[in-house]
Amino acid sequence: FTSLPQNRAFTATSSKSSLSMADLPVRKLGIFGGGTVGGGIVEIIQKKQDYFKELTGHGIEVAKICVRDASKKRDFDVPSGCIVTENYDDILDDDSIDMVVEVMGGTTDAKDVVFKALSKGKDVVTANKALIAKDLPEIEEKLEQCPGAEFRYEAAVCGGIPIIRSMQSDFPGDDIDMLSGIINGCTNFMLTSMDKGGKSYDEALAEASALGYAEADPTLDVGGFDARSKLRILMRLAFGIDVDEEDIACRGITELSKLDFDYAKMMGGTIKLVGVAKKVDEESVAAFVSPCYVTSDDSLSSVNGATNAVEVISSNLQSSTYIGQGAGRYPTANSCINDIVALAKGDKAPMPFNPFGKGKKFVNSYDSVFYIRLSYTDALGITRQCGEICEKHGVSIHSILQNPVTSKTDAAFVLVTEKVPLDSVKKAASDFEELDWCNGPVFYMPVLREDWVEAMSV
Ligand SMILES: NC(=O)C1=CN([C@@H]2O[C@H](COP(=O)(O)OP(=O)(O)OC[C@H]3O[C@@H](n4cnc5c(N)ncnc54)[C@H](OP(=O)(O)O)[C@@H]3O)[C@@H](O)[C@H]2O)C=CC1
Ligand SMILES: N[C@@H](CC=O)C(=O)O
Repeated sequence: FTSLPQNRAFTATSSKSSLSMADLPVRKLGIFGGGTVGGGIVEIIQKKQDYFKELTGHGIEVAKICVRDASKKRDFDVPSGCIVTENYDDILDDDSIDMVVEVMGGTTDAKDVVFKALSKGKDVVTANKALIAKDLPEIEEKLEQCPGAEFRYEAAVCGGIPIIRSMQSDFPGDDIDMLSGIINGCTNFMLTSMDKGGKSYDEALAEASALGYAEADPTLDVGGFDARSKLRILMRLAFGIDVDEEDIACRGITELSKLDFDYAKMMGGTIKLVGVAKKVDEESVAAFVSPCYVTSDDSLSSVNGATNAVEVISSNLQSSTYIGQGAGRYPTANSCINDIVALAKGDKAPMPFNPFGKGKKFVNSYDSVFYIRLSYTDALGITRQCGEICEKHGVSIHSILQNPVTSKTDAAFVLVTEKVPLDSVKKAASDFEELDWCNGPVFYMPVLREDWVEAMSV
């Protein structure tokens, strides 16, 4: 019990459960949000309260919970004495509450809550990646103005995986070259259900929402924006670079069709929504979020359901992969609890955001092998025209895949390119779309590992 504060009465008996710890100081929490994550936090605190006292030397008490509708029935037990309110100031103006946990989401009211709490010297724990990604420099500035208040956000990236802590503390002597991985649980769950469970897009999304994986606005998940927010945060931690997240090329899973899974299978792999950030040289970093073709022997291909995985390539450690549950009540609440317990123990966070490496340039283009799917109405000369357009834009074709045509008005084929610039593929896609036989938008995505084409060429 060395972590117990000095001069505090403490009676230990032979049984841990009968320890009398009434005299311990109490960290009083005000939680904003009583939904998927908020409910999990309350449940874990209730279940582990005695252990947390031993661990931290403090009682941890959920004093108030602020929600949108206080009359709504909750799917967790509200602790006795805890006040459920709809009024932010009931928490923010309560001087006895010294820790605020923001798990309500959004970037407007949540920002007010976080900033006011910090101004009042309260520690803040949040899971809100959208807020951090959008306002990171402002949050950093605020933290400098409020040196007494701590800010922790382990749950904001990859739910239950302790990636923030690791990025904050495990790489000071190392140089990160690349980060890549599956950083959205909802879409990975959906892609797995569609690929392996034969579910439709709508069925998969409904199930992901029911399991608490989706954001309140699931467009953030399926559009790739949630992954982009997380990537933006990881980029700051890995490279010290601040990028406006809207500058990061972002494609979600909405344009994927069953055909793409069929062609991916034909190529021996599958499709995952991946975020990648990569040092181009010492001064610049490139990044994107996109569905990617991954081969079946790629470790990401077997990361299924709401599991997330992030691979960090660095000079000293070479390749380190972090894998675990990326969404859902208990994995996410677990990360919030880790932050709450660390604060109750009095641990000071390492630099919340990596302030070094600022000044690096963000470049919104990258080279890759690409998968390009064209839907078409059958006509003569299609392959020749495709070849001409690719040649015009310097897009070298590695292979062409096509299942036998069963409908002349609704056919499709896939081009796999050699390693080419994204911009060249964009230009070629836009030229294809001008042609009479081309049905609708052309879909393209990177092939994750660039050596795939060379391996296939042997
Ligand atoms: N779910 C997950 O797997 C993960 C979520 N996160 C993040 O955690 C946060 C919370 O997510 P989650 O628990 O899933 O969301 P939910 O939608 O399940 O819960 C949100 C809670 O916040 C309350 N709330 C929402 N808006 C307001 C408001 N303006 N004022 C007061 N209360 C409000 C809601 O009240 P009421 O119940 O009355 O409607 C609800 O209790 C988000 O930032 C999300 O991005 C991070 C990692 C994983
Ligand atoms: N909607 C998010 C929740 C966790 O961040 C996801 O699915 O990853």
